[in-house]
This record gives sequence, structure tokens and C-alpha cells, in this order.
Amino acid sequence: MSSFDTVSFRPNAIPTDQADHLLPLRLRGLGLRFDQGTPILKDLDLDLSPHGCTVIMGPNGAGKSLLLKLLHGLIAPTSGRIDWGGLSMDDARMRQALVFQKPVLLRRSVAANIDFVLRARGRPRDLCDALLQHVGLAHKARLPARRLSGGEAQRLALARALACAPDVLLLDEATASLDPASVQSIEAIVRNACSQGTRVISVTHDIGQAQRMADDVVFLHGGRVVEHGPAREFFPRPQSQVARDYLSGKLVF
Ligand SMILES: Nc1ncnc2c1ncn2[C@@H]1O[C@H](COP(=O)(O)OP(=O)(O)OP(=O)(O)O)[C@@H](O)[C@H]1O
Repeated sequence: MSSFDTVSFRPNAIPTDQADHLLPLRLRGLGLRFDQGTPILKDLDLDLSPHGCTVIMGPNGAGKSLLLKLLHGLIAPTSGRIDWGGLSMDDARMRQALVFQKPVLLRRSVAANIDFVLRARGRPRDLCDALLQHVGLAHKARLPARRLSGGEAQRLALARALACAPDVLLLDEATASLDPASVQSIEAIVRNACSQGTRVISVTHDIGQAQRMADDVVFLHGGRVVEHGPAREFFPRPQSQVARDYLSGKLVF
């Protein structure tokens, strides 16, 4: 794999001292319910700073994946608002990339999966080789994407996300069910993107990963933000009983 420290796929990235107007992200009174049922996300207020990596944690069913889908505009809130710097959700989505736990790949070659995105986004198509090199898949470029292992498929999904040159990278349990080496390489790719100015918002149950990656942690429970603060304060001293229970491995409902 290439040096993660030096590779940038965001040549036009806005310098970090000039606040990109997509960020900070502001959520105000955000709520979500389906078909007049019980509210799933309840009155969320949240401010995310322009830089770094936010990790969203919380027990099963807390609403983490739905929150990411709302942020990406895949579903609409039933109340409140999401403010990506005043941009329309369509414009905001064009500046984001979302990677799911199970990558959804085109039934084409590995390289064609990247090429498709580069073409769609009007980006130089010769970036394909560099992206594949970056995620350690250059030697599999001609292979059908469906023949990749789980870890390789996830690295391809990340390369495809980086092909969009996203200002914001959303990750939904992107390393769940991968082996430790694959987890490490995905973390390195994400860290590199983050150090190049890509804002990362990641959902994970992997406490070790959250400690390695997070600048700040949002802890959700029962559709509410129970805690939001710097990772260096959250992990040693969670303020809520529910976060303490979650971190110590107790079953939380
Ligand atoms: N389309 C839907 N209609 C009704 N309820 C839904 C729908 N989609 C999700 N839910 C419910 O919303 C709640 C939150 O779901 P979500 O997937 O966001 O949880 P999560 O925090 O990501 O959980 P996990 O850690 O298990 O992935 C769950 O109880 C789920 O059953």
C-alpha cells in the first residue's frame, strides 16, 4: 500500500483555516418517526465542528444508522432541521460519501467501480490507479468486484468514496465483521483522509476503534443524544449511567 501520510485525493480541498461553509453541522430539534408510530429520533440538537472525526456510539436500536441516513439525505426528518451550512440537502449530499457495513458494489471489475464514480463526478480518470494503489487493490484491478473478500470489498468501497473527493465521509459500521488487519488498514485510510481535511462521522460499536479514531463522541440512547463531548473526556469519564454501562459491556436497552 502507498504511504497513507502523503496521499491526497482532494486537490481542491478548502484549506483548513478557511471554514468550509458545509460545516459546522447544526441539528436543531431533529425528530424522526415512521407512519405516525413511536418517535425514533427525538428532538436532537447537535453541533459538529468543521474538522476531525466524530464517532457516534450507542446500543442497538439507538438510532445511529438512521441519523447517518438523515445526514446524507436518504430519508427526511419528520421535525426539526439539518443545517449543512445553509446548503440544500441535494447539494450537501454531493459533497459527502457514505460507506455502509456491507458495501454495495457494481457488478463490474474493481477498476470499473472506481472509474464509474470518477466519470460521474467529472474527476480525472487517471486517479483510478492511484486510488487502487492507495487501498492496496492495484493487483486486483481487473477482477470482478464480487470476487473480493469482505475486507477487500470494503477497501474498494472506501476508494470509491474517496473518488468523490468528499468534504464529509460518513461511515456506518464500516469495519464490522472484518479481521484485525483489515480493520487496521481501513482505519489508516480513514485517518489519512481525515488528516487531509475530510470531515469523518463514523458509527461503530468497536470501542477500541472509537478510542483510536474519535476526536469527539456522540452517545445516542433511545433516539436522544445523551452525551456529546471530546473523546479524551468521554472514554475515561462518561457522564451518564447508560454510557458507563455500554462501555463496560453491560446489556443496555
Ligand atoms: N423503516 C423503518 N420503520 C420503522 N422502524 C424503523 C425503520 N427503520 C429503522 N427502524 C427502527 O428504528 C430504530 C433505530 O434503528 P437504527 O438502524 O438507526 O439503529 P442503530 O442504532 O443503528 O442500531 P444497531 O446498532 O443495531 O445497528 C430501530 O428500533 C429500528 O427497528
